[in-house]
Amino acid sequence: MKHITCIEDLRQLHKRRVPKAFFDYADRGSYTEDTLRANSADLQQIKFRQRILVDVSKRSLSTTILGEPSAMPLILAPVGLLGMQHGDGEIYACRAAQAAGIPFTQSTMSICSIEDIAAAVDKPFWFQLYVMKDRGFIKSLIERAIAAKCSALVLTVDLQVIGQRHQDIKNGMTVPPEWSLSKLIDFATKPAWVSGVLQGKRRTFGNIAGHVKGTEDLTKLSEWTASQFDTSLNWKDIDWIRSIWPGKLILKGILDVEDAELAAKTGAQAIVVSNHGGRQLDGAPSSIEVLPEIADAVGSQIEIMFDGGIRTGMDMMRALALGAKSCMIGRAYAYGLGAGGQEGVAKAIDILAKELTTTMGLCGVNTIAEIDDHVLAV
Ligand SMILES: Cc1cc2nc3c(=O)[nH]c(=O)nc-3n(C[C@H](O)[C@H](O)[C@H](O)COP(=O)(O)O)c2cc1C
Ligand SMILES: CC(C)CC(=O)C(=O)O
Repeated sequence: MKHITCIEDLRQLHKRRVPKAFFDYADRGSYTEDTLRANSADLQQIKFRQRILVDVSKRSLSTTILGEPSAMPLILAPVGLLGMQHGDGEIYACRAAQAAGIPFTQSTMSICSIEDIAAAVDKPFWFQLYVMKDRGFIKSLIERAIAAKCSALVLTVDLQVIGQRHQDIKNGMTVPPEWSLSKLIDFATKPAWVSGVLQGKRRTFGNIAGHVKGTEDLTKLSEWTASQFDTSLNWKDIDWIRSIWPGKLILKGILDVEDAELAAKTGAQAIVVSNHGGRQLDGAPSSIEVLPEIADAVGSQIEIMFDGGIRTGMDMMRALALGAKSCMIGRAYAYGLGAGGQEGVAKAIDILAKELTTTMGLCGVNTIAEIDDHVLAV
């Protein structure tokens, strides 16, 4: 990892080490990918105000997230199928986050189960929930997250219907996978990845397989999962979830001021301004475009988290300046995982931390609390 200097280096290494279908699954977005591209492009257009001759010798990234101390304003976002980027990927990503002193969020659609991760780490992690039609299963999943001592529930609210990712279809990214000669050759040329995945605890959705009748079988698991995303999910369901989950609740996937205002009334502790990394509503604004108006409207009532397009510490600074209290990253750490397992995730976190602290220094800022739109050039 010595010559890796930026997230793009991790992305290139991920691309070389992991079969194309899984790299593309992480890397790509929905439909025309306009929103995917806008996320990063809009962040990069925001310019900083350089300040000089300010004593920046005491810079610190430490902050609080939902009232808990955190080494920096960064959270590993829920990313489905991490265990296919690297065997036991969820465990390695969680360990890297905990070693760096920041939260890790496990996706409902993980390869490792909640219990697998809880047994492998010694601090609490966050759990992300997709509400499925089978509410009995969802209730049991929440109860399993409580039993595993998960310290926050991230309820994803932007995936009642799934935005099509063309590349996944072209790559035969289905369960069971579609096999072709080129795919077999691709797998055969990635022996380290194959052996890592074979050594991993599981190769299917660990939270679902075996916990729902009949889903031990791969095809049935895939059919069941695909049929379960609940298009009827609505605001009233938040009350039901709150009646089962006693802890901190975060609503992830908000892009509209009116929705943010409704979210603030639910009693949730935080929202994530997010378009799911450009994987859902193609044509939606970039996350950074809507962040300022949402922060203005509800920032005093509810904690605001941000994701979408963050590839540098400079991007983190931009989001913090425009009203986010913390940032989530998805691809930036998934690339690290594919590139080098736990060490790769640690590298991704370290790259962002160093870039953020340098940017703070050059903008004349010592603490995260000081970052606001004064650090931006107008
Ligand atoms: C491969 C991949 C899988 C994802 N799976 C989930 C998921 O299971 N649940 C969820 O709430 N969000 C999921 N997301 C969205 C991320 O949590 C996050 O919102 C997004 O990645 C942020 O954009 P970024 O990748 O540009 O940082 C996924 C994102 C990626 C890239
Ligand atoms: C299995 C998917 C629904 C997980 C997801 O949220 C994503 O790929 O963006």
